[in-house]
Amino acid sequence: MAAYQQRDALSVHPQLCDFLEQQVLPKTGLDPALFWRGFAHLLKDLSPENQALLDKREQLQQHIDDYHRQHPTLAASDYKAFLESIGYLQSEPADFRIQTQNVDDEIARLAGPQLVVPINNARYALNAANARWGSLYDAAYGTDVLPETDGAEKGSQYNPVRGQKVVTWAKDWLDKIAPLTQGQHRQVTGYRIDNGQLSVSLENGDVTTLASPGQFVGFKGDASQPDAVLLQHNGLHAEIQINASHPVGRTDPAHVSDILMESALTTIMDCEDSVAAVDGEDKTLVYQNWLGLVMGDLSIKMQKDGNTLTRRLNPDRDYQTPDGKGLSLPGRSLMLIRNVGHLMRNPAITLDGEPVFEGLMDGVITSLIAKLDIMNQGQFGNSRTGSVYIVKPKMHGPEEVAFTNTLFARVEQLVDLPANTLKMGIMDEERRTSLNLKACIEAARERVIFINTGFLDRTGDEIHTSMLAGPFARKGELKQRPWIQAYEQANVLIGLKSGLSGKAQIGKGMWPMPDKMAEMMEAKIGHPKAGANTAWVPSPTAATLHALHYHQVDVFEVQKHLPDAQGLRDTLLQIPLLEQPDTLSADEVQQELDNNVQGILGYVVRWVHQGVGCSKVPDIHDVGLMEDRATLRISSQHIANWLHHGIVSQSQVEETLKRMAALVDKQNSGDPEYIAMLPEPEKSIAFQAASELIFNGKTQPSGYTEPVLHKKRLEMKQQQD
Ligand SMILES: CC(=O)SCCNC(=O)CCNC(=O)[C@H](O)C(C)(C)COP(=O)(O)OP(=O)(O)OC[C@H]1O[C@@H](n2cnc3c(N)ncnc32)[C@H](O)[C@@H]1OP(=O)(O)O
Ligand SMILES: O=CC(=O)O
Ligand SMILES: [Mg+2]
Repeated sequence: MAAYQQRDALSVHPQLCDFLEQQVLPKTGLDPALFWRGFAHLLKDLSPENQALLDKREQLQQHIDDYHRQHPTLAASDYKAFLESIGYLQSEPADFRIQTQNVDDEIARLAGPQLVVPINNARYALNAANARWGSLYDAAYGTDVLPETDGAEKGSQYNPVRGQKVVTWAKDWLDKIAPLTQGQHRQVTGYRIDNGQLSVSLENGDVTTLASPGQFVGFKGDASQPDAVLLQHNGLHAEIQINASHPVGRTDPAHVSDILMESALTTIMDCEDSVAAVDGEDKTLVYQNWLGLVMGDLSIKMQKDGNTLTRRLNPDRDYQTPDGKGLSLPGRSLMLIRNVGHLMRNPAITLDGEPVFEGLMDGVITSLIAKLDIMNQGQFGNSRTGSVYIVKPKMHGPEEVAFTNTLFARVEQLVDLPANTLKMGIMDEERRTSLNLKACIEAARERVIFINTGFLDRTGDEIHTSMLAGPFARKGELKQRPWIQAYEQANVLIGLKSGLSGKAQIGKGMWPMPDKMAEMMEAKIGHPKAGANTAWVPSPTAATLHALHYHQVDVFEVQKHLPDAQGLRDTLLQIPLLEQPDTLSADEVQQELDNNVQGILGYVVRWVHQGVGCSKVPDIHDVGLMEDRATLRISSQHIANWLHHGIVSQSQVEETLKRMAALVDKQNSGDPEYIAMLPEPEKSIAFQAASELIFNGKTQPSGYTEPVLHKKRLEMKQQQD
């Protein structure tokens, strides 16, 4: 490898240095020498504060651990007073309303799915950006929303029986989204435009129109024989595609070939929980993909179904309006970028021989690249209002939000962007943030564009913070306890009280079972019903299906009728401990352990050996679960907690690790890149990483998994060199 490059006080990984100097800086109009000097100053100025915030996390944790040691039985009021006394629980600020300006409609005024994607996977990232529009027919055909009964199996070839069920199901959705004055969409034999109105012929010969004619907002092709009819409902679009020569359209009475749903309004390009990026080489790929997305020239050659194709960003979609004008709708999801949190350092750049804080580096470099969007240099453009949307994860309390606010202001000066161009998405995913959410929002009142319940990290932090309070309930049960309902509810209500409606997103967390779409359709309607105008989905297909929920529920109407947050803070403080540890049977304990260990090994082995930051890992019931750093935090902290309280023993965990390693090796045997952990687990870096995450779980900062993952991945990369 070429040597690190000295730039001002910084040593920069050669790949990263070349990338910035050759591909980014020349486009920005910034003087490279001034940029490096400013970057070095920013790091010098902000690193001590960053470190002090991390030290404070540890001090508070120490106080909390001591308290639990001294108070084996908790008295709610004493516990609360203690948390106040150490400044963990702060007094709530007076009422205020956020002042964020220049926010795109997708975030401020619309309600719809938010897709998340690991940014270092270009194939997926492009797919995600294009997931603004998704085929309802494909979403139904390829998932379990329609059962594979009565001859409707998916099979390996197109099954016309299933195909017919899909068409009927999808057209029934059209009846909910845009009902007709008479009859149903499945009875339609033709759609045409007559005098600016949608004219709909039915199989009985009658001609009807939409019950709300204003829902017809555009079309493509000839008015008398349109190729596409564009409908709008609750701010979201749906396009009926008509094509008599398409295999599906050919046999359809109205020649409908598909229904295209406006799906992922926004997408988070993730540099964090779903990504493995441990050094300059990995970080360069992350930033390179972000540049390609911003400039609109990212492309990837890929194999799919035996064909080679090139995936690029989709253009906008053009229509004629009913009154003969042109209408252009965004062809791509509005992109946000999730930086990493305040914890990690990364050797991509060093200052005084020390790797710099990765969150500071992400803040600078992702904003520098996004400046190109603000300069309208990209082929397509992302924000139409001149904003850059950065999601900041894993912040603990208002001081850390204020620190991010300071960072963003410094970055704006450094890369020469107007004040408050950099907007902030606040992940409400740490206990100190949930408990002080109002003050957190206030600390970023001119920048905040979302608060989101990252319930996965939040669950990990719940366990770590109260590690010594007692053994926690089983993982599945944690979601049923009052604390989490209070957390979800308080997030929405505090967001509304702070004036987020119409200005920012109130978001809900990830659906972590990517193949369980029928269950998602049942469960995730709860999100808009709770007043959230977005919620996370793991895939484009899930985005298309979840979009249906925002047609069923008018979120902004729901938001008008929600109560004030009263008493939720006290409920948030109810730690979800096992109610009667002695009543757990040995089998139940082992089952819980097997499940956690399998998830840990299945995820960690791909992370450490192959650098894959997000995986679908089967649980012990063979349900594929989305696993990322946050789910790993839960599983590893859960076992660490049970070990500490003697629910499981060290030897039991060791035996389980070896048994589950055999299973995980077997599950991955079809992957030619896979490196097995057995027969010599003591020599397997991934196996060691998993063991360390568990056995040293109590001492990991806030229970985070990144320190061990990064260390072990770096070790693996060195071994492979
Ligand atoms: C706690 C948190 O922070 S949650 C946020 C972080 N988590 C995420 O971002 C999860 C994102 N999701 C993913 O990474 C993936 O869906 C996984 C790892 C869960 C499953 O991936 P796979 O096992 O490869 O999925 P599967 O084989 O079912 O589907 C692959 C196809 O779906 C697409 N796909 C899957 N997920 C996504 C996504 N998030 N965005 C775009 N496309 C996606 C792929 O592009 C691929 O299609 P292609 O062949 O046309 O390229
Ligand atoms: O980042 C999301 C989470 O749930 O954690
Ligand atoms: Mg998280």
